[in-house]
Amino acid sequence: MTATFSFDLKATDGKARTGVINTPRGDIRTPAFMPVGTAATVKAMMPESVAATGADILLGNTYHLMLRPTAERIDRLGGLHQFMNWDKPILTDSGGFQVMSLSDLRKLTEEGVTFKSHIDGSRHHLTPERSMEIQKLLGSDIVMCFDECPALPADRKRIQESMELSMRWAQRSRDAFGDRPGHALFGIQQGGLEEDLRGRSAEALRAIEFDGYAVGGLAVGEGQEAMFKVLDFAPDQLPVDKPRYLMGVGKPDDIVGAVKRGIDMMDCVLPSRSGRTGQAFTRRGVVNIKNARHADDPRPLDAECTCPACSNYSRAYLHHVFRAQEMISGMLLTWHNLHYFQEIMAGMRTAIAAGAFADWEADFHAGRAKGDI
Ligand SMILES: CCCSCc1cc(N)cc2c(=O)[nH]c(N)nc12
Repeated sequence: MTATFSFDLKATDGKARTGVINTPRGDIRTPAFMPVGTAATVKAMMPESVAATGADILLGNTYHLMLRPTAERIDRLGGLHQFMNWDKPILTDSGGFQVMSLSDLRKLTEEGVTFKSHIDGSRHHLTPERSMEIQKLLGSDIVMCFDECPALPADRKRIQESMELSMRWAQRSRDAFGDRPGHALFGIQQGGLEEDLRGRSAEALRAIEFDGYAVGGLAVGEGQEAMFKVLDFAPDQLPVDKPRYLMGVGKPDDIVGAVKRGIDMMDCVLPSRSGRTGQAFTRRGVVNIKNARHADDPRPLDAECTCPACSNYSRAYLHHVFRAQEMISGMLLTWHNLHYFQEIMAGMRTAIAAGAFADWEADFHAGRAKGDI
């Protein structure tokens, strides 16, 4: 444990990096995958189970928690860590992205965004200053700048204007965050798929100075090939000695490709959301447990996996409880998926430290079937 926030880069292999982010609430081994706990819960998981999968940090959402139960109520109850019984680090997103993707009747101005709650239609206003206040009330260990993320495809003018607005909001976020020892503020690079715009964004963020830097504006419909093209240059535009966080990514092969290109942290709802819809990610590919072929299969999802689902239950059982819409279905498949995602991260950390990332990556891709297995 440490009273301050710092990043210790331990080893590199090509562009891939492994290290440790030190925070007062614990260390985060990188590359790190961060489960998403949107409304103060990683859906279908107890916090102890999330920790058992190997997660060092999870995510919360300013947008959802400001609407329900409100940041002020969570603050009165001791903050988000106590509220949700998670004593390790928490990163919170700043809310702007979720406003644009979830709320109704939004109005975007220089000041911020005004919107109607998707829950009860009540009107709300988010600015960089209010987002910093909410994330402070939540007790977030890693705070994200308030930004605007344009949906792709978008024309270059829209992307440039949006990026420039986000950089002005980044300065306001920095000014409002103040000096909070042991807490970190991350800037978010924008600029769509444009290398020059992303370069300008990175320069603006460097000038403001942050504890970490996110690659934003991706995983918004561009596809893996376009995302990797951006990741071939964007991480290198960011400071080498600070954590690099790719927001909203992704499938296992997205994650491996991002780490290969210099990303240290990622988050995605995929493993938990897919767990609830019957999709299990394994080292040989995806298992859609609702498929009738699993109805009599006594084998585990993945014979090499040590998670509770693979250690104690057959595909036949998992098929049955999914079809029967039993709660244990989402619990077991979510646990399996988060466990598998953490195994991928642990494997990459070890491989990078040993200078063997290329061999690990080749083994990761070998034998992965396309489609359902
Ligand atoms: C809890 C969810 C965190 S990631 C959400 C997210 C996802 C993606 N894909 C992009 C962005 C972005 O550009 N900015 C912000 N603030 N958030 C983004």
